[in-house]
Amino acid sequence: MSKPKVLISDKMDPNAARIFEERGCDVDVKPGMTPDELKAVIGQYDGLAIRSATKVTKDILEAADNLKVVGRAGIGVDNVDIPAASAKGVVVMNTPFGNSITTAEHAIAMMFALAREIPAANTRTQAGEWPKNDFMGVEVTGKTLGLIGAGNIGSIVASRALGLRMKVVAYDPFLTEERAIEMGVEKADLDTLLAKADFITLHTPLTDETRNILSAENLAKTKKGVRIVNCARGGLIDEAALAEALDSGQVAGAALDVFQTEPAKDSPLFGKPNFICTPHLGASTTEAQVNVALQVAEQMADYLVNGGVTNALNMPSLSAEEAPKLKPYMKLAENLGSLVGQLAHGNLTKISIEREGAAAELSGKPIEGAVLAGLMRCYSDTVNMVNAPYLAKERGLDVRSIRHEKEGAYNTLIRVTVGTEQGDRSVAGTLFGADAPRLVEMFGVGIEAELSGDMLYIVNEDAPGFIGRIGTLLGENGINIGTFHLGRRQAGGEAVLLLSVDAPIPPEVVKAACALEGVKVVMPLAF
Ligand SMILES: NC(=O)C1=CN([C@@H]2O[C@H](COP(=O)(O)OP(=O)(O)OC[C@H]3O[C@@H](n4cnc5c(N)ncnc54)[C@H](O)[C@@H]3O)[C@@H](O)[C@H]2O)C=CC1
Ligand SMILES: O=C(O)CCC(=O)C(=O)O
Repeated sequence: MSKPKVLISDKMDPNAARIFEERGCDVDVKPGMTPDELKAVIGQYDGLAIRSATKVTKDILEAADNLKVVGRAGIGVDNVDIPAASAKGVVVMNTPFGNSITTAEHAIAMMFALAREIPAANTRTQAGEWPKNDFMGVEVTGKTLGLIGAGNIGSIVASRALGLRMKVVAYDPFLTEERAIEMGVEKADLDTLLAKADFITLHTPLTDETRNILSAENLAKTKKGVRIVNCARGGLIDEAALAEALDSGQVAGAALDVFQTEPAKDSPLFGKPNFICTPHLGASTTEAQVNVALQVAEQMADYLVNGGVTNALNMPSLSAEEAPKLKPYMKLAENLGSLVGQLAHGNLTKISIEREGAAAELSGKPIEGAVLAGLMRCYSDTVNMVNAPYLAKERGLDVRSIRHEKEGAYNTLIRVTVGTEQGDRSVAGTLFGADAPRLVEMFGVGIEAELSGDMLYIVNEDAPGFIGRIGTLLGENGINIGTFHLGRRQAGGEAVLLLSVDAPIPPEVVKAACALEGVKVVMPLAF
């Protein structure tokens, strides 16, 4: 099997390339490509490792025919079109903790730089001015820090601020009272925070709710003379309104690491005496860059080589230990999904996936993804576990996963039931030994079969002579039968026949089989 091929398209610590190679991937390092250059080569790669410079747009993804995973060495994934990646079946991962301490430290550094006007004092001192009388700073001890966003980075900033003897007031709709107590901060609504804070730091992602969270209106609600730090995302602050608030003295100082448009070549804030900035350096320390490079390469290689999924934003996690255990179940689940998809003719409204016995001990989401991938592949050949749940949702399919703790007749079982216009249809399968997937039930009829290759499904009246007739028909048409599986509800009732054959069955043979005496349904299947 050829090695997975990975492209590192942003400046990244060399440990990333080393890890990819050690884990069995071929790697190319080409930072600084234009979007057109990236588009021209992306089709060759299974993995794309990025920081913030590469924009993984829909256009790039459309050309990424072999791409399986995009890994962001960092936290924010606003440079990746996640819905487009999901629709294409590409896993998107980030490294949610590798640069948090570093970024929190940058926010604290910015706060001190603002409090003591260090950048301006430095520039003028080095210019030979010795402007000792022009600078009068403020202490942070005893002051109130208003924290907007109390997640990973926000909570590290809070702990550092508490160490500096500041009071911390936090606004985060997802912050519980218990967590606030644990962090040692006061939970507040936004207006209270704005009214109380001497310093404000922002640590939220950019979403519809957080865009311009510091708008002109909210800046007007701040305590006069507040100092503001943003090391999270550009767009959280209305930059023009901030410039006006700095001019009026409502805001005494502002420090931005991130801008609405990056690279920021121009801004209404540039040149203001009480404004300082850095070019998105929040994560730029040796330690953080080694952390995120190692982590992203480990995660991506684990996915490409072993199927392990960690820190994916569009797929449930799956440990490298669980991945091999799940592997035979994934095949079984995919086959059962494919079987119901082929038999149901697309009139599906709902699907339930039940796990029983040993299967109930495993993660449900990957099994659900595999069933849906099998099912949706009947409609599109670019479906995989990542995009199948999205496609199912798009088609309005109601998907349920049910876990039964009790073992039934089998010590492990997956049952897939679909709702069709003709009523519910159910198929079930188990594993023989540790890893051999087998169908064990079809529409309430017990039947044991391996679902593989070309098959023929027949429902007929259970009567003597039928097996001979179908065997003769196939034989006369040069079709060799590999395996032969029979099941029936009761003697003389309806019987089910599943044959595996060595070649696809031509439509005229299907037609001839339909015409055989006692035949109710004939359907070729492929797995
Ligand atoms: N400047 C830089 O180089 C870096 C910037 N970042 C950015 O820092 C930000 C924070 O990162 P993490 O702490 O790791 O993220 P996180 O996901 O751990 O925390 C974000 C917090 O924001 C909260 N939040 C969401 N909507 C909110 C709203 N409407 N109002 C108030 N709070 C809200 C969430 O509940 C969550 O607690 C992200 O935007 C990330 O991209 C991260 C690393 C480096
Ligand atoms: O990679 C970088 O330098 C930016 C880091 C960042 O913004 C993030 O991790 O969200």
